[in-house]
Amino acid sequence: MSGHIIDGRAQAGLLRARIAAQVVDLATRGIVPGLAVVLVGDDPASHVYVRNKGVQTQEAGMASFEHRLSAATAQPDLLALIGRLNADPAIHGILVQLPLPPHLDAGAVLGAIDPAKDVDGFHVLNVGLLGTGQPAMVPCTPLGCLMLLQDRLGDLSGLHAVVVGRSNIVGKPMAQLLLAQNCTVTIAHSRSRDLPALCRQADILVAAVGRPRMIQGDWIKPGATVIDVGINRITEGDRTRLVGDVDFDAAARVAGAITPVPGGVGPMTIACLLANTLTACCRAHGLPEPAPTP
Ligand SMILES: NC(=O)C1=CN([C@@H]2O[C@H](COP(=O)(O)OP(=O)(O)OC[C@H]3O[C@@H](n4cnc5c(N)ncnc54)[C@H](OP(=O)(O)O)[C@@H]3O)[C@@H](O)[C@H]2O)C=CC1
Ligand SMILES: Nc1nc(=O)c2c([nH]1)NC[C@@H]1CN(c3ccc(C(=O)N[C@@H](CCC(=O)O)C(=O)O)cc3)C=[N+]21
Repeated sequence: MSGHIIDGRAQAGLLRARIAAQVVDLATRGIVPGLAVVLVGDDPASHVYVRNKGVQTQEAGMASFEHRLSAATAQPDLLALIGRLNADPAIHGILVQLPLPPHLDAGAVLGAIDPAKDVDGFHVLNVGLLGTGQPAMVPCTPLGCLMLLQDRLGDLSGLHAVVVGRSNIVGKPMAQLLLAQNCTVTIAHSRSRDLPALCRQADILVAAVGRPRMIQGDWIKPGATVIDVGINRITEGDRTRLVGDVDFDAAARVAGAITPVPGGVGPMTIACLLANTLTACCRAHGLPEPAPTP
């Protein structure tokens, strides 16, 4: 017996199709949602992600604006660009690809984005709104994970969720979303003691660590739902491949359901970015917001 493999690619495709239909509807009013993506530096993986985001934005009928800046870009120049994007009515969403080169102050850069256009949900205003249960821009990766969980499990109330990782972009907002869904939430990190025992308590296990296949099959409670956020590029022989933070083959034999890497959380992240851009566009034009889940 093996657990169900959650098809993130298919779920993301459904969500994108729904978004595209709503974009067609907006076009009848002469409105085109616009997403600006800012990439500083020349990390090859980041260039691939940014290109994928641009392609999928256009496939959804939205306008995509890419700003590729040199690794040597000075902080004031980046802030000036963000100021122009904030003021541009054709742009409803702004994403600054992370990580930024070390000479730039990521907190100051994210804080300069108009919170209403902050489709990543990284601005402290949105972080605070999420933490206090108010309508916010919700970070795309945790939002995508929540959609996969709700699609699989329905009501999450009372389930014990263990989130491994406490970053501002994945672990912490994931924990907030699960708490808002009435889960009992444990956040584990590099100083946690006896991580295997903590993981074995989880009805829902979210791995967002960045360590290839760290989470073993015997750390999984039988029947648990496992969401693997990790994207790790490893070399096997003479080729490279992507693996998650979970030892997929072993975990799939124990879990009730599990997301693969690739084809799990990653595609949902981009679909949720489009969903947030559509939401921001509707808010900017005083239109009713689209329903949040597929
Ligand atoms: N699928 C997608 O769309 C996305 C995937 N990712 C992927 O998700 C993973 C996590 O990303 P991100 O949150 O940005 O990573 P960070 O490096 O910012 O955070 C990693 C977290 O894991 C914890 N950690 C590290 N080692 C261990 C360990 N041995 N035991 C327990 N906890 C540990 C760290 O703990 P501490 O705080 O104590 O240091 C930290 O909280 C990466 O593989 C990344 O590529 C990220 C974003 C989107
Ligand atoms: N401001 C900001 N916002 C982000 O959301 C953000 C970021 N910076 N920096 C980098 C991380 C990473 N991230 C991914 C998005 C999609 C896939 C994705 O589509 N993955 C595919 C495979 C892609 C491949 O083959 O390389 C999959 O898992 O199936 C992965 C990772 C967003 N991030």
